[in-house]
Amino acid sequence: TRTSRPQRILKAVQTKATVGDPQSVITAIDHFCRHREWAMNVGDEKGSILDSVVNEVSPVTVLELGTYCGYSTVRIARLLPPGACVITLEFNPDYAAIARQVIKWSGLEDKVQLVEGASGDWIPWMKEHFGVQAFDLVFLDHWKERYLPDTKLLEECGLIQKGTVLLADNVICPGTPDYLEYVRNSPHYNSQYYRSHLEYTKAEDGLEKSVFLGY
Ligand SMILES: Cn1ncc2cc([C@H](O)c3cccc(CNC(=O)c4cc(-c5ccc(F)cc5)cc(O)c4O)c3)ccc21
Ligand SMILES: [Mg+2]
Repeated sequence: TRTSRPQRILKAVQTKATVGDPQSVITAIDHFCRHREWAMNVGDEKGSILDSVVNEVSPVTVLELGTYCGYSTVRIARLLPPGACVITLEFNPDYAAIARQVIKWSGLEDKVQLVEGASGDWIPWMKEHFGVQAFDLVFLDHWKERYLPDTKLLEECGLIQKGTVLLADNVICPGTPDYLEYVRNSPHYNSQYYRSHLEYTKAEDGLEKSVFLGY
């Protein structure tokens, strides 16, 4: 049977990128998705904004919701200092299998903990299972209707503390209206919109950065 799009993305990485060179992995995926097949990676334009937020926060523990093929996982992990790590949740086993290989090819497996499972099931276990106190940065890129419930769950579980930064992809396209309304109107968040474009297209999209101000 036909290969899947994630399998074709992995093949592009394995044929075009250099083992142990995260930037070449990022470049190979962006080239493939711009010139061969579109795919829902955060992409190069929004990816540069993601990079700048990671550099600004210099997080020790990062949570990523929605791994897909590991593109944004690699973007984040390549900027982390020794001892810092990104925990990334992926519920689709086929996506998780591809992402593991992309992350391995980039040489960043020591900075990444890929967990197969749904955000709602795993968030309550983060403290106990991974010894996480609170996350310094959360990158939301999974089902758009899960952004708000999972943010509230992270708050309830004490995984968001003063200074924690939430960075949400796709707040315009496909859009996350209930999440945007919440973080923009809550007195507990300072929110900022970074206008950009939907990956590999001219359509408008953007990232919303929300800093938790404490209770
Ligand atoms: C609960 N839980 N826990 C972990 C977890 C992980 C997943 C998967 O990683 C997964 C699977 C399918 C879809 C997504 C969300 N992403 C999107 O839907 C998206 C769409 C578009 C777009 C835009 C325009 C179009 F025309 C079509 C698609 C552009 C984008 O950047 C996206 O991120 C995420 C799902 C639920 C999960
Ligand atoms: Mg996205």
